[in-house]
Amino acid sequence: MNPARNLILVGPMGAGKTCIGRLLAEHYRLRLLDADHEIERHTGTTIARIFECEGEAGFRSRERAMLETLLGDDDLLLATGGGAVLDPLNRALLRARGFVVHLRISPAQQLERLRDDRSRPLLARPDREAVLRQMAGVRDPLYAEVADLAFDTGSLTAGEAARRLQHELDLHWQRNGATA
Ligand SMILES: Nc1ncnc2c1ncn2[C@@H]1O[C@H](COP(=O)(O)OP(=O)(O)O)[C@@H](O)[C@H]1O
Ligand SMILES: O=C(O)C1=C[C@@H](OP(=O)(O)O)[C@@H](O)[C@H](O)C1
Ligand SMILES: [Mg+2]
Repeated sequence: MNPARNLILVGPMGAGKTCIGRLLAEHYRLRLLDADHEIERHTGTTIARIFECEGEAGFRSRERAMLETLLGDDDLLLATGGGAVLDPLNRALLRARGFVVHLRISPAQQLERLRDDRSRPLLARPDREAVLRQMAGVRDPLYAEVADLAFDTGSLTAGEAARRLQHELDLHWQRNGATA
């Protein structure tokens, strides 16, 4: 049972927001929405192409508008993109509109998990490790700022991570009740 209005996943690229989100939505019977997928559906193109045509700033403004629209609803499992927390307005919105879980993963684990991934424009460069470390430095405090709960996914399979996270969420809600 999820007592919050919405369950929202934040965290770095490759932490498992999209894939663990799918499993949690099923378990809690929430409507699954992935902000990136919704932007792709709405624009009829890929995130990579949006970055190519409009730059990161263009993507961020679409992301901002999409989060505002999606979080107008209740009973959602919302998987955000890794950079959603960069905008202070997004951070305020996420905190106000749901129970926020920070899925954690180290840059080394991200590198390994996303080794063959070609869909993330910010990683389409040779110095991926440096980029991931630099992002972690900037973003980790922002994830921590919005999160009601942090959960390490690094050493687990997606299925195992989802099962353990459900258990932690149930315990947390039993002890504290809903915060959103
Ligand atoms: N806990 C996990 N263990 C192993 N692989 C995972 C785990 N979570 C996700 N993955 C894999 O890592 C990749 C990125 O996962 P994804 O859910 O897209 O992350 P995010 O949405 O946070 O960027 C996918 O190929 C997915 O299958
Ligand atoms: O970290 C980021 O800035 C981004 C993460 C991506 O989502 P995932 O975190 O789901 O990979 C996607 O929104 C875009 O490529 C930018
Ligand atoms: Mg994702």
